[in-house]
Amino acid sequence: MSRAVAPATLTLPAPAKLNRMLHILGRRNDGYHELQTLFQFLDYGDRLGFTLRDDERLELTPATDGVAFNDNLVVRAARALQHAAGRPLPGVTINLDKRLPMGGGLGGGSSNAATTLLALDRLWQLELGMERLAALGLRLGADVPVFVRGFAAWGEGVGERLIPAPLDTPWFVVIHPGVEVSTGAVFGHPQLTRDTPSIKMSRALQGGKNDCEAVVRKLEPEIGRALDCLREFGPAMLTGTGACVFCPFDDAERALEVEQRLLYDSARSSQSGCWRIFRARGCNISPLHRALKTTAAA
Ligand SMILES: C[C@](O)(CO)[C@H](O)COP(=O)(O)OP(=O)(O)OC[C@H]1O[C@@H](n2ccc(N)nc2=O)[C@H](O)[C@@H]1O
Ligand SMILES: Nc1ncnc2c1ncn2[C@@H]1O[C@H](COP(=O)(O)OP(=O)(O)OP(=O)(O)O)[C@@H](O)[C@H]1O
Repeated sequence: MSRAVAPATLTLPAPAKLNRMLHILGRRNDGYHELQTLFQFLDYGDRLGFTLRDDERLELTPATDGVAFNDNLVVRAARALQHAAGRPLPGVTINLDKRLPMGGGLGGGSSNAATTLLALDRLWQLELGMERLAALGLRLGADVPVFVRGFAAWGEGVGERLIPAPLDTPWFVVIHPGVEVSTGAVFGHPQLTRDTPSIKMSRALQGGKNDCEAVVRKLEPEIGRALDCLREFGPAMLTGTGACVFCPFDDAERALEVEQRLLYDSARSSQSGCWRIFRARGCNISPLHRALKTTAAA
């Protein structure tokens, strides 16, 4: 059987995610926490370009601020695939165009890893399949599998047990309040709510909360200020363990109006003086998967 000719170059999105709610049910023996969450993608994120090389080298340009080459989730994802393939593969130059703030709760690093897994699986013609790619991704981070699978999901376990979730797809105004919170510090905090009873997805779809909010407000009061400010306009929430907060709007015009108001007012509302505000649409199919469907050989 003849194989389709694989492209030598691919450029693909690495979208952000939001946690539309996040409950913490308990702590497992390995220290990780059992969660219930609703994941949704945004049509906003980073972009990655992949070009096969004539040698076996792995290159990443530009360097990611504050992340060593060997720790970069893009590099770790490429190496995990090389290892799974178990045979020599051509090198690749990867260009990472970063728009997502790091440690923002938007899953930027995890999304970069998932895009790398899917892109290189195609460029290297590995055809490992979704199950294998999601399992490789889970070893890189709890949020990687949802980006690999590419559908908005009800997530359980540490976020690796995923079933499709029929979420509404509003416009969101997102604020990054210019501060960072460490995921580990939130999950390790003695006052974290970690005993929320398990619920069904159907109930979560009616609206929910983020159990990390109280601890995140303590660790970084600026995030609380951003939340209070957005709550003047609607049911704003924290995504993941922060630092970003978001508010849904049914129509694009209202989202634009709120974004403009916040841009105008943020100098007054913010103490850090460096809020970053953007607007994006929620989507139930990842922009990565839409792009993979339509991307042909370069
Ligand atoms: C909170 C979420 O943003 C929800 O989408 C994610 O579950 C976090 O996923 P992530 O950033 O990929 O997190 P990881 O890199 O896997 O974990 C960072 C650290 O957070 C803690 N952690 C993370 C996820 C989880 N379910 N329980 C935990 O206790 C662990 O101490 C871990 O060492
Ligand atoms: N390519 C990458 N992009 C961003 N962060 C990376 C990358 N590679 C490694 N990291 C590390 O991963 C950490 C978490 O980054 P990420 O942007 O995924 O955080 P996040 O948005 O809070 O994610 P989550 O919602 O999954 O907690 C960063 O602080 C950084 O040290």
